[in-house]
Amino acid sequence: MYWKEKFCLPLGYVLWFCCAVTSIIVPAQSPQPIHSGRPTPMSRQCPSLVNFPTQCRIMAQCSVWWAELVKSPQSVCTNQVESPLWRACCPAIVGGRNRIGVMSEQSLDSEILTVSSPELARISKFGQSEVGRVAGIEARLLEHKAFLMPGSTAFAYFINMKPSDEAAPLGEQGLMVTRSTQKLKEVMRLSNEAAGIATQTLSVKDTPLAGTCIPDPTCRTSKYRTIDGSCNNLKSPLMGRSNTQLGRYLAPDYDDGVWESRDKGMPNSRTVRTVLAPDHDRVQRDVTLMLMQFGQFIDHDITHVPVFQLANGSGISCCTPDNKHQSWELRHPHCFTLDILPGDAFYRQFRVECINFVRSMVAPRSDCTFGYAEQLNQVTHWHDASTIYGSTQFQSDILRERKGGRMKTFSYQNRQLLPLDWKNNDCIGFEKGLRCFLSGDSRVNQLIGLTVMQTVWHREHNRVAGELARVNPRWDDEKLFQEARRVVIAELQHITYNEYLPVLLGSRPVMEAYGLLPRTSGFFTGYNDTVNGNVFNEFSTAAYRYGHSMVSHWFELVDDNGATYDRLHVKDWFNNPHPLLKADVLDGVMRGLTISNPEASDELFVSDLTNMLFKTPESKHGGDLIAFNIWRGRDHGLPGYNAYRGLFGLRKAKTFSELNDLFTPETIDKMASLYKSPEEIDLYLAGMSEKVDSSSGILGHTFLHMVADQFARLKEADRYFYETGDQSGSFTIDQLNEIRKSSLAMIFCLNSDGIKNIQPLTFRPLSDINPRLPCSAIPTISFAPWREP
Ligand code: HEM
Repeated sequence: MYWKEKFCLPLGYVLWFCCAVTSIIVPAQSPQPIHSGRPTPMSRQCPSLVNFPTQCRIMAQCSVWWAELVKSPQSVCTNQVESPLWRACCPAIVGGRNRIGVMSEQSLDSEILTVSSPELARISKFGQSEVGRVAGIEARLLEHKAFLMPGSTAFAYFINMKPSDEAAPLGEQGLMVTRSTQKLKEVMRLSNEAAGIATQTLSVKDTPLAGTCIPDPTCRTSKYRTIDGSCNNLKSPLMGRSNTQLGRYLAPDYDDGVWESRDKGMPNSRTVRTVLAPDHDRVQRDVTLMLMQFGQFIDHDITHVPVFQLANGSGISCCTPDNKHQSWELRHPHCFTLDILPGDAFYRQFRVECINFVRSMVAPRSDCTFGYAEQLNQVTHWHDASTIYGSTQFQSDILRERKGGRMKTFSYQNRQLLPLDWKNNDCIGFEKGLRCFLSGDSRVNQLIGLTVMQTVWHREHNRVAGELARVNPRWDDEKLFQEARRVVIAELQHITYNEYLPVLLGSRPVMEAYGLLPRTSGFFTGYNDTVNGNVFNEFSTAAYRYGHSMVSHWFELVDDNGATYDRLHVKDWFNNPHPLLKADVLDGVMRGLTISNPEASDELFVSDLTNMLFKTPESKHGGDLIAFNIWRGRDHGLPGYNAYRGLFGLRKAKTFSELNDLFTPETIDKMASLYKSPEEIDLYLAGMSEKVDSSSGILGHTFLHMVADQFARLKEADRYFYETGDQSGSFTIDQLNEIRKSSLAMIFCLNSDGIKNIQPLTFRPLSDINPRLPCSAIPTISFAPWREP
């Protein structure tokens, strides 16, 4: 643990600012002198901004100063006579390691358990036999055709949760260790805490379960990341690798301490959802729908926890086709159905009693010990564009064209779309001869906005490969592919840290405190191989699902004049990306994302997600994503919201009324009507219901800090982070300065079918300082610094 972590954590949030080491916003060089002859855009005297001297920079490099620029429109310094690029006066940001103590994981001091080897072997065999027992049950289910059928909502949900071929066997291995730990608890009569924590002092290595331990790969220093994320941290080569466990801030609170879901005596999760988060709309005017869409694209880059499936790859069916509970003989042990109570105002009309829900896969523990269950992340934890490239070598190989460093495409009416997925029949429209698209992430077809993002970034790879081939005609396919991938990951990271996070986390103060601000020049020197770069369970199962609240009822299709000419209703288009075959839809959706506003990030959600999730043409209703989020939190054993108040420096509430620092009286009353004590409150909806301080973005206190901390980890622990200097994968300073010119507006201009106008900051709505401009006003990257002699 860092000294900063040690020091800051107990002192908590109240004192967290004490730990910021340096200020990194430094006076810029004075404005450049006026050149004799032609004036340059930089020649204009820049006014200072909040007392910092400034310089005329391309707009994207001023994005973290948005709040100040809005109040100071005279800061725009574009001189269109000289250059069409849209610019503003803003300060420089240089400096590096200045984050406050990134939250450490809970230290788990525990008693040492001693169990004889033969006893441990016997218990381990029990774990193995449990997997055999499940296989027996599954054989019976298959015989009775008790599995999910295409066309149903449950099936449409399952294909978004399906384990990859590589992940599926690991779930079984994780299960053997988990079941053995439960047996240990029973045999040794351990308390819940000892069962989950003290058992971690026992290694699996010398037992029949030794085969579940994940061996460390052999690493060599390389300029390029591995596809599966291994060997990023040379001391812990498995850190961030696909198919490894999520991290955690706090030890889980499973009902048995090991894996039983945190559910005993808890209120029904659909009821919690309908009471705390009624269907209602509230639009957020100061950001664009892009904030939602980019957020989901990033989420899919860093986390995907699959659910258990049947041995033959079919989905587990926990409810009957008419939405009643499956009979006990046909009930799979990994079912965790969402029960619908008789009074449910929406589902009652369809007589729904049961909604399919299956438990998340558990991972073999990375430390190769017994202990509580951890969930499996089947994609790389790193922010490395695995959505484009895949998270295993096998996935990557399928996607590559093996010519010119390019990725495969499907050429349709002279437009390059994602390749078709010939092995996947699961998209709506398949029966009409339409295919799903294939990409590095299996959720690519979920909704059209996401498929658009995937397509645009896929095209960006091929565009970059082409540019690199132009400056280096002698490079072979492998070199072009790896180098293009490296550039695209850097562009994506730059856009995340430079444009997206400042909007999400509210411009500078939080960004600065967590060391998230991108520099305007020089390298980042804060790489730290002692920081855990894995995605944390609380982040993926709760905090980062904030985005569900921003989803609108529809994706607007917008023409080049900014007028909406059509809408695709979310509830009608799950798993159906085929509108993209129509010529104008890609651009129409892209423009819509940059122009329309999302729903506000709060405790309100659109009915497309709360009643209609994964509705298919054959069904009249869908699932409830928000109830699923709560349920998933209990499946993963996430402790209640109150436990995280302690972690994030707030006073733990002993009574409901003590929650009045962050909740409205109305929300507190609702919570008191649902839960027996503050300890029970589920993390997800509490986090979404916290009051938001608009100066710190759109998230409440708890989620703000969880999200900031996660992105600090993803930066600081990533040896290949694009700004990091002095590492085998580092860019040259000239290359890095080119990457710094990239923006999401640039990606859209260069990879659309024909977008001609866009605002420079696409997460921000149109305004005087962020007007709709021709693409020629958006800077692009020069590949000259990549030219090799
Ligand atoms: C556009 C509409 C969206 C749909 C239909 C959707 C759907 C889903 C579904 C079905 C799950 C799995 C639920 C479960 O645990 O059973 C999920 C998980 C998740 N979603 Fe969304 N989502 C959407 C948008 C977003 C956005 C905008 C964000 C973030 C900004 C987001 C973040 C997440 C995260 C972090 C997870 C957990 C992923 C994992 O670890 O497996 N989602 N979403």
